[in-house]
Amino acid sequence: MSHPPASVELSTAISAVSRASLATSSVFRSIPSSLTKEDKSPVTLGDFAAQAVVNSVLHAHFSQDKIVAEEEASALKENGELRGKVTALVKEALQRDEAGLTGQKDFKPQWTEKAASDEAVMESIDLGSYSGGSSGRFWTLDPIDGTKGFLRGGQYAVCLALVESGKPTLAVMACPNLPFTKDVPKPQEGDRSGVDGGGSLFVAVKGGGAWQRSLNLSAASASFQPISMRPRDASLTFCESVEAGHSSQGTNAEIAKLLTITAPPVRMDSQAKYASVARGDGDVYLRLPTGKGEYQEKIWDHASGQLLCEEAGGKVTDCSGKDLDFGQGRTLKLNKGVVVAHRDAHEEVLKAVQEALEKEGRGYLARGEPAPAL
Ligand SMILES: Nc1ncnc2c1ncn2[C@@H]1O[C@H](COP(=O)(O)O)[C@@H](OP(=O)(O)O)[C@H]1O
Ligand SMILES: [Mg+2]
Ligand SMILES: [Mg+2]
Ligand SMILES: [Mg+2]
Repeated sequence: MSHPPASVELSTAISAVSRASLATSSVFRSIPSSLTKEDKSPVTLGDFAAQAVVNSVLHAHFSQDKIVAEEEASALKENGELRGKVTALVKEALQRDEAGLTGQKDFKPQWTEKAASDEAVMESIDLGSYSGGSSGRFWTLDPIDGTKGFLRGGQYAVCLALVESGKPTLAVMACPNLPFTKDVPKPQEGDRSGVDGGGSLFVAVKGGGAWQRSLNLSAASASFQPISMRPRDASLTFCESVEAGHSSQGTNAEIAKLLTITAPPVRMDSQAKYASVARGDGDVYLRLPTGKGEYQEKIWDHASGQLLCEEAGGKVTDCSGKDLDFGQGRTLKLNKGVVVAHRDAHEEVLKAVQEALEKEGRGYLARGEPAPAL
C-alpha cells in the first residue's frame, strides 16, 4: 500500500494538523514569548493558535465529536493584544489552499470565514475541555507538545489522535523541526531558520500501519512512506526527554547499564521521541516517573505517539507492563511511566526497568502498586 488507508477522519486530521503547524512555525521563527499557567508550565501564542485551528477544523467536519485538548482560552479573555495575534494566525492558517498545503485535492474544507473572529477562536479553544472517558469516540490534541523545547528552539510536535473506546485508532503528528531522514542533521537548538525540506508529518491508523512524509509538498519526500521500528539488534540506543524534571534520567542511566547500552541517550523534546523510534532512528524511549510517581501523564502527551509506535512494530506499556489506558479521563491515571521498545525487545527492556526501580526502592511503581505511606 502506498498511502495510509483513506478516511474522512484522516483527511480532516491531516488538514487540521498541517494548518496548525503553519501557525506554530510562524511563531517559532519569531522567537516566541510565553505566559505561565497555573501549574507553572509555559504556554505561547503558538499553542493557542494551533488549538483553535485544529478544534475549528474538527468541529466543522464532526460537530458531534468531543475533544480533549490541553489549553483553555481564559488567558486570552484578559489580553486583547494576544487575542488579536492569535486570531490573525488562525485566519492565515485556515485560509490556505488545501491542495497546495496537503495535496488532498478531493478534501473540501467545511469551515467558514466566521471561524477566524476573536470570539470564534476563543470558543474553538474551549471546545477542548471534554473530560474524556472509556465510551464512544473523542479526539485528543496537544497543540504544541514540548512547549519548553519550542521556546528553547528545540523539537516540538503538533499531536492529534482519535480515541475510540479508550484506545487510539488514528494519529497525525507534525514535527516541524524534525528532518525527514536521520541523514539530514537536526537543527541546532536555538536555530530558528527551519528544516531543509520542511520537517516531517507522521500518520498511523490502527491496523493500517505507520507512515511519514515531508511536511513540505515540494520536497522530494512528499508522498507517504511506511515506517517501522528497527528490529531487535545487539546494540540498543535510547532516547529521553531534555527536561530532567519530566522523567527520571538517573534511573534511565541504571537501565542502560543493565542492558549494556554504552551510547549516551539522545535527548529530545516532545513526542518527536515516539516518532524517531517509530521510524528506527533509535530503539527505546523511556519516560520513568520521578519521585513516588505523583505526576499523572496527560493523554494528549501519548495518544498519537503510542499508536505510531505500535503500528510500526513496537510495544508501549507503563513500568508495570500494563497497556496505557486512554479511557480514564484527561490523564493516564492508571499508568505510571512509559516504556517503548520493539515488540521483540520490550520484555527484556521492561525487566531492566523493573530491576532498576526495585534497586532504588521504587519497586511499587514496577508492580503497579500505590506508593507506601510514610
Ligand atoms: N512532572 C512532569 N512529569 C512528566 N511530564 C511532564 C511533567 N510536567 C510536564 N510534563 C509534560 O511533559 C511534556 C513535554 O514532554 P517532553 O519532556 O518529552 O518534551 C509537556 O507537554 P507540553 O509541552 O505539551 O506541555 C507536559 O505535559
Ligand atoms: Mg504535551
Ligand atoms: Mg502542549
Ligand atoms: Mg503544556
